[in-house]
Amino acid sequence: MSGKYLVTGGAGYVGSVVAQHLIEAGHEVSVLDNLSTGFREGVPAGAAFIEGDIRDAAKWLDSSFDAVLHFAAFSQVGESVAKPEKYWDNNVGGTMALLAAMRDADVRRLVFSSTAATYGEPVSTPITETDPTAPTSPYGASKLAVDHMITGEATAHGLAAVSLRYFNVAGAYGEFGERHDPESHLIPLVLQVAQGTREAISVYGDDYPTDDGTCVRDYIHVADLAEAHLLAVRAATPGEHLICNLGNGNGFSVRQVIETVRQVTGHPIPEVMAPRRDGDPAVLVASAATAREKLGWHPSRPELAGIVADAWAFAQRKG
Ligand SMILES: O=c1ccn([C@@H]2O[C@H](COP(=O)(O)OP(=O)(O)O[C@H]3O[C@H](CO)[C@H](O)[C@H](O)[C@H]3O)[C@@H](O)[C@H]2O)c(=O)[nH]1
Repeated sequence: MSGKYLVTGGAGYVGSVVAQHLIEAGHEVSVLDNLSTGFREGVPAGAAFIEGDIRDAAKWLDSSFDAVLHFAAFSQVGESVAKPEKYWDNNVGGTMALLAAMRDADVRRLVFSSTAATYGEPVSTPITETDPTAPTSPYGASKLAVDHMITGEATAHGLAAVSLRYFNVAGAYGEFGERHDPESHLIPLVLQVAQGTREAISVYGDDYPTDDGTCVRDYIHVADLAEAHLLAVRAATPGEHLICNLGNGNGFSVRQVIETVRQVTGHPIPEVMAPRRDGDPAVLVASAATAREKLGWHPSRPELAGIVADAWAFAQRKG
């Protein structure tokens, strides 16, 4: 059955890919984005576009919407340490306003873009949703605060809600890919080296307690992530707040990622050693057993080479 959905942050990387998937599945999509970090071209053709802030969501939200998929947020870990107020204001304050607008408009279904950063330094690997949450940055803390707000909203007011905790999202889908300004994520930065717009990739630390000394992450294809959102909209149950990790359960080190980019692009990719980056845990790998069991989610693009190849095709297209 087709539905009508508000996608906040649908001009950003993940939001645009999810909006595109919703449209392809026959749903009606409105994107709400203030373009503070997103791009107008990121809004899929076929979506209605509202240029505006989530704080003003009440202006556009009415009971004709079946659900909100909420991506709009600031997401730079380092920036959040330098400017925590910016993260509390937008990520938490903005979401409070959005939840109030949903209550007033009687829109009672929500899928929220949460993050592995809510866990902080893991106590064990792979990370499960019942593990302790001790974020090491205001970014992670702001997302965790929203998760708590949503739990309260479900319990008190019957919201049907799912939070999806992303591990390292990568890859591209059609014309939608990763594009941040400034870029801070590993795969797009390594691809810039392959394209010749960056001389070398800095490896942030090679003295971690991992096989090759560099940090290990769980990379997930953005299209697999998008599929989980469509399943989550359907699985959301009134009065319940389901939290699911999204990852492939396989860890790749920074050096393995660089090597994969060498193989995919045929470029030598020079590396330079750099100090550790503050707040980087050594290993972040997900258990996605809850997503498999409760959402029926089965990622179909788990291979790192395939994820990198799609990101590379996107990077080349945009030049
Ligand atoms: O130039 C670089 C960039 C990154 N890295 C390393 O590559 C790994 C991946 O870094 P990313 O910045 O690509 O991703 P993060 O794991 O830091 O970030 C992810 O997890 C964060 C929470 O931990 C946030 O959720 C963030 O939005 C999400 O992309 C890290 O070990 C990082 O130190 C480098 O060595 N060199």
